[in-house]
Amino acid sequence: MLFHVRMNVNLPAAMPAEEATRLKLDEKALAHRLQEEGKWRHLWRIAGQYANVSVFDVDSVDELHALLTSLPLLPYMQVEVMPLCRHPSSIRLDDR
Ligand SMILES: O=C(O)C[C@H]1C=CC(=O)O1
Repeated sequence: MLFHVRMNVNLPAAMPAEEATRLKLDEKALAHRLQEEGKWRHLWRIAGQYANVSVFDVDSVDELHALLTSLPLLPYMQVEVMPLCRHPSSIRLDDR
């Protein structure tokens, strides 16, 4: 199952720099692992914003929820999820 996910990140201005750095490094390590596993299929920066557009490829809504709630930056992100299904005009046969 594919899901489009937008994440807007808002770190508090008062957060100590070391804490912000640690959270970002932890988030990056998990994002790398999930991409290597094929779960986090696309990860794009939205130009000019501390936000991303992602596509997750998971087996269930419960799995997506588990992945998103495991993200270290989640307490500082607004997350929007859109379920995706195949477009009848798509020529990409490998998408589902
Ligand atoms: O920077 C972001 O967009 C937030 C988050 C998503 C992946 C990652 O490494 O950090």
